[in-house]
Amino acid sequence: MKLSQIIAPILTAKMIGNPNVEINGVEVDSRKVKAGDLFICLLGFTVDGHDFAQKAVEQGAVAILCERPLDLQVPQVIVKDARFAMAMIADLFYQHPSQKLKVIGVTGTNGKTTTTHLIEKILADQGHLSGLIGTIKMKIGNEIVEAKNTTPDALLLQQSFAKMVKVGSDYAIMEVSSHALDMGRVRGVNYHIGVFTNLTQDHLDYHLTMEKYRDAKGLLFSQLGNTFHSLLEENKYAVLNADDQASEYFQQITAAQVITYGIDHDADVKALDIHIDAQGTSFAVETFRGNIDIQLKMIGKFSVYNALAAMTVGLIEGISLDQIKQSLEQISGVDGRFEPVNEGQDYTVLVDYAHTPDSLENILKTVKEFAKGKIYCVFGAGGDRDKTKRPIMGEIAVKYSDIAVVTSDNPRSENPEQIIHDILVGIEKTGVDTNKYIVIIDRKEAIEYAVSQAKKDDVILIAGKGHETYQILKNKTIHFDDREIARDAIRSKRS
Ligand SMILES: CC(=O)N[C@H]1[C@@H](OP(=O)(O)OP(=O)(O)OC[C@H]2O[C@@H](n3ccc(=O)[nH]c3=O)[C@H](O)[C@@H]2O)O[C@H](CO)[C@@H](O)[C@@H]1O[C@H](C)C(=O)N[C@@H](C)C(=O)N[C@H](CCC(=O)O)C(=O)O
Ligand SMILES: Nc1ncnc2c1ncn2[C@@H]1O[C@H](COP(=O)(O)OP(=O)(O)OP(=O)(O)O)[C@@H](O)[C@H]1O
Ligand SMILES: N[C@H](CCC[C@H](N)C(=O)O)C(=O)O
Ligand SMILES: [Mg+2]
Repeated sequence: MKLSQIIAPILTAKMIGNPNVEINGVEVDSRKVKAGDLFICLLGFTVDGHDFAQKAVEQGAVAILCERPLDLQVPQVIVKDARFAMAMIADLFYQHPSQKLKVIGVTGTNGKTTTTHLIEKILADQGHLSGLIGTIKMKIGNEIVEAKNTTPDALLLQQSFAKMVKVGSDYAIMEVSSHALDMGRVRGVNYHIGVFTNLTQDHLDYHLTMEKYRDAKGLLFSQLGNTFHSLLEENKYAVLNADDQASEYFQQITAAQVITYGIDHDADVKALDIHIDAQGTSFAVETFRGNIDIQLKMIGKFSVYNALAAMTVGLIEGISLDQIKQSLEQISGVDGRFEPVNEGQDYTVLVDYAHTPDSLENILKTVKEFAKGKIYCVFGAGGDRDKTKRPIMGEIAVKYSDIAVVTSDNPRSENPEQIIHDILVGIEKTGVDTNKYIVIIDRKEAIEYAVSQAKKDDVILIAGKGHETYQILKNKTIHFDDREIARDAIRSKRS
């Protein structure tokens, strides 16, 4: 493709040099540039991509897209907003792949990964091939690709959509993070359905206020079917949680057809008679396509919300309630979410990805509903992330567990002691007895401690890292898997 064709939609772009140069690929990381690429310079959070333009040219880049003129010998395109330009170029270069797929975007503070997996299962059971994009992995056909971000940058995203089209996928089911929405990673994506799970505190380091956080999530709905033209060509739907206040705002800003799900408020898909025990969760559901009873293997009221959201998507896609029920009832859970580590011991060990106040509270309340013995909660908080959630999580941990084992999560560039100190502020504020909590900085030792203490019928909840198989420390990332460590600890306690 010629450079002039790639940049044609950007009306205000300024061209320096030959616009007819042939472009073989588009790249945003100088380390990955190949001969014939167009290199896009992005002003990052840690470094400035413009500083790598020279290196990109040495690697074979034949043109540069940037926000200021650079002293280079290859053609340059100067734009006002390189991130915006990148989203537009990626969509064009990969030939508008999201228009060839039914894209289902799921946003919300908690439950995105779980809900996307439930939707994938419902669609797969009806013979559909879905690409999956999210925290745990990216899946294209049968290929699994490691994911650095929950929602990748526009270039990788559009490239992945194009691969999904190529392998014959008819759906793409993706988590849409608030960061991605705010940074324009998903700009121009042609969504068929937008799903909202919930909005509670997280990421205030980035968004600063809950209102701005909500507004970022709102971009999914304001960008969904915002013209009558697209409504006529293909129906667009916003699936909203009737029990979450933010849904009213999302309803106002979308032109898509709104379909609600909920438990406590009136909704188009509404659950009643919920019963939770250690084996699972049962409920009745009333929908615009009839009523049915469901027995989930997943536990907790929050699991009902995730199931309702996925069910609503299934109904929109014309799948029968009976078929949706069969799919949902087969799922025992998602990797690292409420995942039991079972070595035949007489106490329960659960690994979960709760890393926000709301998810920690939900998961502990759920555990409390069936725990016969003491509850241990092993948890920490991530470094270089929202600091204000730390004391709140501390407060919640001691409120709903018998022993809180405060430890490290991914400290990243921060001092682990400082993060723990922030958590302790919340714990101490509650005035709980000092024998209700213990600090063990090393996460492995913290897990081993909880296992060593557990007696018959006790429950150990290891929260925060779920499926993660690494721990990000100041200068290195090490292999770390809560499940492996718990398993070893259980075995060595027995021997
Ligand atoms: C704060 C943030 O979101 N940062 C993202 C951003 O990195 P950045 O802008 O800081 O990049 P940078 O390292 O400063 O580099 C700037 C530019 O120079 C280029 N460069 C850099 C070095 C070099 O040698 N050559 C080169 O060309 C880079 O490719 C980049 O284009 O762009 C990168 C590429 O897309 C992302 O991987 C990175 O996510 C980091 C890893 C991150 O941790 N992000 C979190 C906050 C995030 O986005 N989380 C959400 C999920 C949140 C949730 O809901 O739970 C997510 O969607 O993942
Ligand atoms: N609907 C929900 N409401 C509240 N908490 C939930 C819900 N679903 C899951 N959780 C809790 O949140 C944790 C994370 O769930 P999940 O990975 O599905 O969320 P996510 O939105 O993808 O998170 P992330 O933002 O890290 O990608 C789970 O381990 C569970 O403790
Ligand atoms: N997507 C989330 C994951 C947090 C997981 C937790 N283990 C942590 O490191 O804080 C984030 O980047 O904020
Ligand atoms: Mg996720």
